[in-house]
Amino acid sequence: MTNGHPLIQVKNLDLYFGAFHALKNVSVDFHAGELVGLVGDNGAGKTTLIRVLCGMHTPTSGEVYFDGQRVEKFHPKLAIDQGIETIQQSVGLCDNLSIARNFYLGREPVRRILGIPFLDFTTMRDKSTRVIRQFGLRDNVSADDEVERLSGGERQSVKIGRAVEFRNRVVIMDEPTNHLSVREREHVNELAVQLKKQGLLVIYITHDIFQVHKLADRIVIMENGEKIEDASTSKMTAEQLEEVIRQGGRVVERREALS
Ligand SMILES: Nc1ncnc2c1ncn2[C@@H]1O[C@H](COP(=O)(O)OP(=O)(O)OP(=O)(O)O)[C@@H](O)[C@H]1O
Repeated sequence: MTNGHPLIQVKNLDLYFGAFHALKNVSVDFHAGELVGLVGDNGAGKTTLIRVLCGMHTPTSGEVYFDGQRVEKFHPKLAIDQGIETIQQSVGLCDNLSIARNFYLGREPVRRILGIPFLDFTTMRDKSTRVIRQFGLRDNVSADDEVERLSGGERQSVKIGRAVEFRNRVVIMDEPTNHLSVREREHVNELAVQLKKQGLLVIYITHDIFQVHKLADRIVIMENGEKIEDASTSKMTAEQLEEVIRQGGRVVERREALS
């Protein structure tokens, strides 16, 4: 599953928003081909950590490495440079554009006629049709249809298909199944596992420990800006992990004291 060398390494990360200590000495490794559940209560620091990885926040101290290379400068282009796609329920697609246009958003293929550049709609339509079928969109949905027509699960499928097609290496799924039906939730979760099997690193943020425990290789729990647990799902049950969340760092401290 993993090859030892982490794709992303976070070392002793601290981040302050003014006087507020949002990330406290967080260290965590993420490997290619791994599905990691990132869980914790509201305000635990999950999104803040992810935003550092995407270059949206600069840590106050600590280090981040991608493929062994230290990140020197945190900027919003970092996610693009490192092949990170973030899949969130409410962002990432433009409702009034077609599925094909959304698929290429910002990466549109161009062909030239007499030296003048035109968007290559044929390539956009053909390629996006192939990918959306592969990722389970209904047969009566066409790549020319506006995204507005899609259900929540289908929207997620477009984003997931896009992540695979553009050879992203990391997919961060931030509460990807919120507001989805049972069947759609299953479909999105199957896609998450499929991404991991294709060798991508999948970081899956959720409040639902029971749902993510079934999918993930490892669960990282955060509380008040600290990482309080980092355990393989083969070593800890969902119930045990839920207890860690309920009791906070106390249960981990007790276990460490006993070992
Ligand atoms: N830009 C910011 N400025 C100041 N405080 C912030 C900022 N972003 C986040 N915070 C604070 O940092 C803490 C961690 O927030 P974060 O969004 O990372 O939590 P979370 O674990 O993702 O929570 P949730 O599950 O509710 O999304 C919160 O107390 C939040 O109010």
